[in-house]
Amino acid sequence: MKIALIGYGKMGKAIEAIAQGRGHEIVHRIDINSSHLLEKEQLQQADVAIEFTTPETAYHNILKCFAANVPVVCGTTGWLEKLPEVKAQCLEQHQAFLYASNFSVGVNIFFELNRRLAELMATQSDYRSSMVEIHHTQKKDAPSGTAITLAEQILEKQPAKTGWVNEATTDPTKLGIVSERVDPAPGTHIIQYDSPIDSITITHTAHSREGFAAGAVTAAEWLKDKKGIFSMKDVLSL
Ligand SMILES: NC(=O)C1=CN([C@@H]2O[C@H](COP(=O)(O)OP(=O)(O)OC[C@H]3O[C@@H](n4cnc5c(N)ncnc54)[C@H](OP(=O)(O)O)[C@@H]3O)[C@@H](O)[C@H]2O)C=CC1
Ligand SMILES: O=C(O)C1=N[C@H](C(=O)O)C[C@H](O)C1
Repeated sequence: MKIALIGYGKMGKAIEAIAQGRGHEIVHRIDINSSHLLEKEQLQQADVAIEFTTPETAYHNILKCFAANVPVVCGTTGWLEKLPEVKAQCLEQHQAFLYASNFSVGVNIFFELNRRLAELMATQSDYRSSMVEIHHTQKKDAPSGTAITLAEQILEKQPAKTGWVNEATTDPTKLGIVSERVDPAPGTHIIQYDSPIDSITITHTAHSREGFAAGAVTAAEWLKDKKGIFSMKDVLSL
């Protein structure tokens, strides 16, 4: 499979290593200095594009893939206000798009645990939920995309909560998400339920970027000849 890597930073390089290890060819490595490679004729040399850039650039990069008729796997976080527009464009232009706030198999299983735990806690009014996410200091967005996905799952099951805030809170109608930035930290997410009697905590800790990169390559292999909008739930059959 021929892959265009859009974003050649920490994730782009981790994805390159996994993709080449699986026998794929990287036809473009696109960073901020090589935006001419985002032109239609260049992108069309790839079977699939994998986009890991910045919150400011993801939206335009995805639209360029659509214009070139190239399926795109996107892992960039922090741009989700534009997601509905991207999905509409994908359907209108008959393209293929797969977004995940986290591509690792472990986190996608953790999402399922989180959803179930939130469901069980929905009728337990003694417990207060909260979240902590810990990442490296170069991370541009807070809270993390993964934390937002986890929060949305909790809010869906707990109607008493009307939203999340990116700080610790005692407001029972809000889910507090505390973001910590320390090095090194590839990504840790902690969900906690506290009552006066006890606490329940579930934690996912990434030991490296390998799981994110492997999941993104698996998603690209899966998306290559498809049309439509997909998620890691489709890829992993969860
Ligand atoms: N979904 C998931 O599983 C995961 C998602 N992420 C997300 O992926 C994104 C990237 O993370 P990471 O690799 O750590 O970040 P880095 O800062 O290491 O890399 C970002 C890359 O994007 C490049 N870039 C900036 N602007 C453009 C542009 N206009 N076109 C093409 N490339 C551009 C940068 O180029 P230059 O260096 O020249 O500035 C850099 O190479 C973040 O949003 C992060 O949150 C991260 C890990 C897992
Ligand atoms: O920027 C990162 O590094 C990560 N970003 C993703 C996120 O925002 O959730 C996924 C992972 O936690 C690493």
